[in-house]
Amino acid sequence: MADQKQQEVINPWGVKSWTYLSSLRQQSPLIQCITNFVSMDIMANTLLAAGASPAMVHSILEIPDFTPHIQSVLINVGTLTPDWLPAMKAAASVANQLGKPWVLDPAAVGASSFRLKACLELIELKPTVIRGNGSEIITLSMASIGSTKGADSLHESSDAIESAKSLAKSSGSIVAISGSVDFVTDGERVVGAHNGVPMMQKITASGCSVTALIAAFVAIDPTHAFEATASAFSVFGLAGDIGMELAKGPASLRMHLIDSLHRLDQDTVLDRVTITSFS
Ligand SMILES: Nc1ncnc2c1ncn2[C@@H]1O[C@H](COP(=O)(O)OP(=O)(O)OP(=O)(O)O)[C@@H](O)[C@H]1O
Ligand SMILES: Cc1ncsc1CCO
Ligand SMILES: [Mg+2]
Repeated sequence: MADQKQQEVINPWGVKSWTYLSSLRQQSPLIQCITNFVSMDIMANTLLAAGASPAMVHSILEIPDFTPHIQSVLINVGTLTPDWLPAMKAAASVANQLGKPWVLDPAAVGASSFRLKACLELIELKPTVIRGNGSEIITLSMASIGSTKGADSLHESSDAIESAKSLAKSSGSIVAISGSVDFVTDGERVVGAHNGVPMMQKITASGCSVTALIAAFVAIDPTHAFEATASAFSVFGLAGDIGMELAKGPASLRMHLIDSLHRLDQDTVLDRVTITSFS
């Protein structure tokens, strides 16, 4: 206890992050993921390694039976087609009715006006958190498509801070931007999570996976989505830092990141989680 107090003075975000991760491991919340085909495997493995219970249930026919059992919902539009959108809206609505959090990943939202319109309609359903890369958050905030590189970002995460603040204010959601520093804002406060390595950009759907981890952390503490989101970014980034110590390239980083997430211990989290204020 004395140790814990001392750590709190040194690194309060480390303490928070460990509290979320250890609670996740104990509670193993059920996370419904309606996500793109590219991300399904790595996302489910990320959630399992962290301690959550993933379920890739996306048929609209199953939502009335299944969604009432979940602790949070993750919706990702990365390979969106028109037939998936009603299921996404239905799951978000059920989560809202039950007072459960849901998280939106606007993957490649700048790819088309179809995708942008779908994301703007989903934002009307009040996601607890919106997590995108810099370009995705700028596109949402401007509500218009311009140049795009698909799922990859044309911007630094720091380029999107003002867009994220404005999107957070207009939507009421916590807005999270991934990149070299991962930023989180509620429209007023801004924090940056510094853990993570550039090679993570070379693992497809690493961003999708961190959004799912955010959904899991928010399931643990829905009333503190800002703190849960920053902590999820840090824990995922820290698993990347440790994984990179063993990796030879993107494929082995993918493996070592998942292993590191599974093995993360209290001392490492308290010692190495780095989150600072930018407001
Ligand atoms: N330059 C960087 N340095 C450190 N970490 C990074 C860097 N760029 C990205 N990351 C980390 O990689 C992960 C994915 O972020 P990224 O911004 O690439 O998401 P994304 O573009 O949505 O990815 P995807 O669409 O492939 O899922 C995040 O955890 C982020 O912190
Ligand atoms: C590569 C890719 N294309 C659509 S979704 C996706 C996974 C990363 O978002
Ligand atoms: Mg990317």
